[in-house]
Amino acid sequence: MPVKLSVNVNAVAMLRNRRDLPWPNLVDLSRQALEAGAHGITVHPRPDQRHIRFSDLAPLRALIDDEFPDAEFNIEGYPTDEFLELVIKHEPEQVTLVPDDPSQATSDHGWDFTGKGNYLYDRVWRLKDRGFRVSLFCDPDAGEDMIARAKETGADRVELYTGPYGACFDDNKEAAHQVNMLGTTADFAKSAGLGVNAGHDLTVANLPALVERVPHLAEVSIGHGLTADALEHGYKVAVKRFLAACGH
Ligand SMILES: CC(=O)[C@@H](O)[C@H](O)COP(=O)(O)O
Ligand SMILES: NCC(=O)COP(=O)(O)O
Repeated sequence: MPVKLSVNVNAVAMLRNRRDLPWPNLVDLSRQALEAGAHGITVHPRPDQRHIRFSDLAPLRALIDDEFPDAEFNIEGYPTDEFLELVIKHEPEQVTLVPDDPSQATSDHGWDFTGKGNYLYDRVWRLKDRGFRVSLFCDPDAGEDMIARAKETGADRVELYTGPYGACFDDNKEAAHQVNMLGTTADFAKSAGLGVNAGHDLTVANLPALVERVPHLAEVSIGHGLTADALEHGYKVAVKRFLAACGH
């Protein structure tokens, strides 16, 4: 089955937040993404609400429930008690736990599944008990042992951090090395019984090689590159271009 595309609307929210005005409109653009064939919407609300505001979650949940019942809502973030409360209130199909410090500009590493194993076990089960699928952000070079620890938390999937792969857009040799590393980690995850998602700085140009190397990839979540593409081509066309790059 081709990899699913969840459109991350954080970058749209960031643009909106430059003014005290309601545009670009998050719900309207999310609707366009889903109409164009995206399989879900991703948000990553951070404690300072610099991109997604907590008040954005209810209208996005309602959009999916009312107009796109087959689509999925994916909420990403660091699992503080406040974050878990927010998630439980908006009942996403998937929660992606990310080890972000609030001061980080963006996500730049995966979990230490060894050092944080007990912490994650507690968080994962608090979410799974509510019926949400749980995915854990994972370094691209996590070894077999680290993946085994990820599995022990009870999580359903890992999301491979593809930032370093995205960063070698002008270096084919390094890109080939990175995609192989991601592939090896994805293979460990598959063998351990974990589903595999991927995200961060994925583009129309770098998706095909990743999808070819990881044929069991379940979902990619994409925001920054897709939003940039949409400025050139329009939102719906951009979503279709990314779907095509995923093999649809
Ligand atoms: C979890 C993750 O990979 C990030 O890519 C993040 O969700 C992107 O959000 P920002 O663009 O707001 O940093
Ligand atoms: N989980 C990764 C994500 O949602 C999007 O990251 P990016 O495409 O904005 O880098």
